[in-house]
Amino acid sequence: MVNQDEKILSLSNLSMSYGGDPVLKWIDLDVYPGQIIGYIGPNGAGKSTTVKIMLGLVGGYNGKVEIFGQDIADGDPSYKQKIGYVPENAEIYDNLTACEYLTFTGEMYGMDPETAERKALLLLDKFEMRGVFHTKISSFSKGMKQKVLIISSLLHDPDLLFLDEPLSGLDANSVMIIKEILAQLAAEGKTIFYSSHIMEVVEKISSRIVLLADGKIVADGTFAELQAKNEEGTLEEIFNQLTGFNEHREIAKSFVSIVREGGS
Ligand SMILES: Nc1ncnc2c1ncn2[C@@H]1O[C@H](COP(=O)(O)OP(=O)(O)OP(=O)(O)O)[C@@H](O)[C@H]1O
Repeated sequence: MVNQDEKILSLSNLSMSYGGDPVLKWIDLDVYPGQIIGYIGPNGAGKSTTVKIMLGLVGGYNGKVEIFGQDIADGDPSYKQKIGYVPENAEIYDNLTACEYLTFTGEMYGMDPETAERKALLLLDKFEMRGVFHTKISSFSKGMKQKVLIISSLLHDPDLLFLDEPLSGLDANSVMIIKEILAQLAAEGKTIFYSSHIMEVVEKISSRIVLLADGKIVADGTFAELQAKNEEGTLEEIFNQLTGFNEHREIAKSFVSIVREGGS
């Protein structure tokens, strides 16, 4: 039984700098079971950096990061066994077949190879990819590779899922399936940290939206709460308002005029 009051992840006073340039500034964030956090912000705001710190991929931060109640700085990596991750720019071993890759990643998460292979085939079948189980990933389309990545993040039934632009390259039908899978996983108490620039999707799937701008959390709440506070309609409009951006027409106009320079 999932304890709804137990913090799945907790960031306290988290700060991070690269070469003296502050990227994250005193972030505080507590996340609870079953939440789908839409983690959004402008390019360079520090979203991927936050996720990579939580995954133990980036060190040198200040503050405290606790996952499943464990301080990740204590050197025990066992918390990673209960995490799934779809990176924005994944390095996939595309010389392997889907079967080899998924069995390998399953084993990395502590699964026995027979179970990993059996589940991988069943999950690929749901995406109508059974026929390419023994085909090298290098021949897959972008969307097919993305489906393999999504399956590899879920194969070991993680409690906490980090997704960075997970729908990239997926067709409309697959997007509907993934959105439904995420909703059902959250209903079962899984926690999802969802980072994306596609505001329509974030607006629909998130139970809580956290907006990062210039290394700080500038909004945190349900979509309805953000709407009520900001007197704006869509999440895209709220995003533009909170990040102080209203120049898209002027920028587009001058961009087009440069493109058209010397044209017919
Ligand atoms: N390894 C690194 N070395 C130096 N600077 C870095 C490094 N990684 C990220 N940065 C810088 O940190 C800032 C935040 O980057 P980050 O990738 O976390 O942003 P983001 O919010 O995920 O952006 P995007 O939406 O474009 O993916 C950027 O200014 C980036 O240039």
